[in-house]
Formats: sequence, C-alpha cells, structure tokens
Amino acid sequence: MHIYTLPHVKCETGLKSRLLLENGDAVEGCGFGAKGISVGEIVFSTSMTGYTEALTDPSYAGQILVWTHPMVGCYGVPTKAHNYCGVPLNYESDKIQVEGFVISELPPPNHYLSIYDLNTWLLKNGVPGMYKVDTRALVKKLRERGVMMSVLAVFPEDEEVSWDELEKKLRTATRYDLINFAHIVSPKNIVVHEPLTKPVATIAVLDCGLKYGILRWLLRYGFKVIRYPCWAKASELLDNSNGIVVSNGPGNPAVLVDQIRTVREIVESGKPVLGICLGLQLISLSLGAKIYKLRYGHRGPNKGVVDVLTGKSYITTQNHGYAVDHRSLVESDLILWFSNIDDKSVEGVIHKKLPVIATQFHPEGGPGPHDTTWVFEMFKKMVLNHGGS
Ligand SMILES: NC(=O)CC[C@H](N)C(=O)O
Repeated sequence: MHIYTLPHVKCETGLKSRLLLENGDAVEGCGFGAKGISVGEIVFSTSMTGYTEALTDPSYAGQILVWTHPMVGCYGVPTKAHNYCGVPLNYESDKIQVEGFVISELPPPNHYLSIYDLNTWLLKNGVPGMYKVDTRALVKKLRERGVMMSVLAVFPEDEEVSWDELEKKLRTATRYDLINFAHIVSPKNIVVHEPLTKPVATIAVLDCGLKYGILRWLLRYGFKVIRYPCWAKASELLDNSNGIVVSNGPGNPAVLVDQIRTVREIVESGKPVLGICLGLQLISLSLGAKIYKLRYGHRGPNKGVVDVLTGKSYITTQNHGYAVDHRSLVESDLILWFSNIDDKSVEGVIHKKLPVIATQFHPEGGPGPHDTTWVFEMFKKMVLNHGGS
C-alpha cells in the first residue's frame, strides 16, 4: 500500500479523512461534511465551477467525485427559492447524490444567494468529504489506472478508522457496475410540471434520474412534463403524451433490462423520442447496439463533439462512464450523429426512419455551455410536426 499524506496540516473542521483505492493507493487528508464511511466508484470532473449541479446530479449516484479545480465552495450553496416554474436553479435534484466528495481547498463562501457553506451542506446530507489533498495528482492516478472502486472515511482527529477496516469494506462491497441505481434515484410516483404559459404539448419522461436542468429546458420550450418512475410501462408513457424523453441516470445501462424493453416499445411506437445520456444508451441497447465502459469516463463542461452530419463542432457538458460501440450501430437502425473530438466515441445518434434522436452529452449544459440547447428546439419541432398539442 502506498500512503500519500500531507505534512502536518491543520484541519479547521477537526476531522481527518482517509481514502483507499482498489489498486492499493491510499490518501490521507482533512475531513469535512458528515462523519462516516462510504464506498463508491471513484471518478473525476474537470469543471471549474458548478459543484452544486454536479453534487446533485442523480447520474453521480454511487460515485465518489474528485474535483480537479483546486478551489471549491467559493459561492456556497444557493437558496432553492431561486427557481423556474418551481424547479430550483443551480440544483439538478433536491439532494446531494454522490457518495463522497474529494477536493483540494475549501475556502469560505461569499455569494448573495448562498444560504450556507459546502461543509454544512454535506453534513446536512450525510455525505463525507475530504479536503487538503492534491486532487490533480489523484486524477493522474485515475487516468493511468481508470475508474475503480474506493472507500472514503471521515472521522474526528482524535479517533482513527484503520486502513484494515477500509480494505475489508472495499473487498466486500458490491461493485458499482452491478447495482441498479436508476431504481434508487427514480421518483416513486408520477410528478407533473406545468410551463409558465399554456402547454404546446405534453412530454412523458421515463425518469431514471432526470436532471432538473433538462426539466427546466423542456418547461422553457413550453412543454407540460409528466415524469414517470423508471418501472412505468411503455403504454402509460405513450397514452398520455405527444413525445417521450428517456432521461439521463446513474449506473451501468446493461443492468436496466426492463427499461431496455420499455424503451424499445416506445421507439417502435413512432412517437417523437429524445434520449439524453443514459437515454441514448438505453435506446441504442434496445435496438441491438452494444455498450462498453470508458477507461475514466467523460465528466466536465469542456468536452468537444462534432456533428458529423453538418461538420459543426460544439463544446458540451458530459457525465458518463459508458459509451455505445460505434461499430455496433450497424446492427441497429441508428446512425452516428455526434462524435467525440478527443476519443471519437459516439456522442449522438439518430434513427434512420423513426423520429428518434439522442445525445450522449448533456444539451442542457448543467453546469456548462448552452451551445447545444438547440437539440431541445429540434425535439420541439419533431413533436409539433407529429401533431403534438
Ligand atoms: N449522465 C448519465 O446519464 C450517465 C449514463 C451512465 N450512467 C454512464 O455513466 O455512462
């Protein structure tokens, strides 16, 4: 085991923290947020800002997030009173979804919308955090080895959680790829959202962990939005809507066997469908394409993609660990729409005959650039042309 420690740092919180990775690397730092031990897949984001969006993004469920940008927490935690159609801004869901948060510096916040600091927020949500660690060095390890399972402990400075205990927790934990996280984050009942003016059409969402950012853009484009639990039947979503969104969501898409079947029925109905991130993966799997796991995923607001149909490129927000195998698209009725500029992975698909479009990146850009919000406009045209309203 190789232990990385910081020399004699003072932890203002009075808490210490230990992080153990599956490859045996171990890191010691200061703790913040909630005391306790949590296990998750360790991943990193290259965002400079947007930690409130990332931490509340349901697609991060089951993961311990490392932030490469050194200062996190400068603008505190915003009030939920700041909202659009009742959906809070700067949040992607109502609570912190990550299993743990690893940062370098934790400065005091200063922002007119802030109601408390990052430390208090993690504490209220029962989520452990680690600070005063070299997150960039840690990310270099993750880039070499790829994402892996990890365990994070936060405890008072005068106590100790032993490395042996952490090693045992890690060894006995269920692997991230095997857990059905969509069932955990999906709403348990139907939720209805009304736009500000008379709805142009009604959209049903197969909600496997829908980000509020996507919801806000659907509302901005004048849709009434009905969110269904991820175990809803295709007929429920089809009967009451003019178009369907298959949402983003956490975990391995291959374990969502029921949802893959549901999505196939939805796609074959001929109604307009928009898939985002996990949604793209479920649509692709339902039509016979294959997925694989990326070495360390794409997470951040600065990911370049090219629209292969027009040759135009865009900067997008991404948060995914799996991708669709480009070669396997020939077995489906899908064609490549967007390609990742760095690794050429699939970033968007369009159905050859049916009104079905999907992006692997996040067109709502929460947090991140709004270069591709026109995808929602394109979907709106598809719905209205299809006789929606
Ligand atoms: N943001 C998402 O929808 C992520 C999809 C999937 N869980 C992945 O990691 O690839």
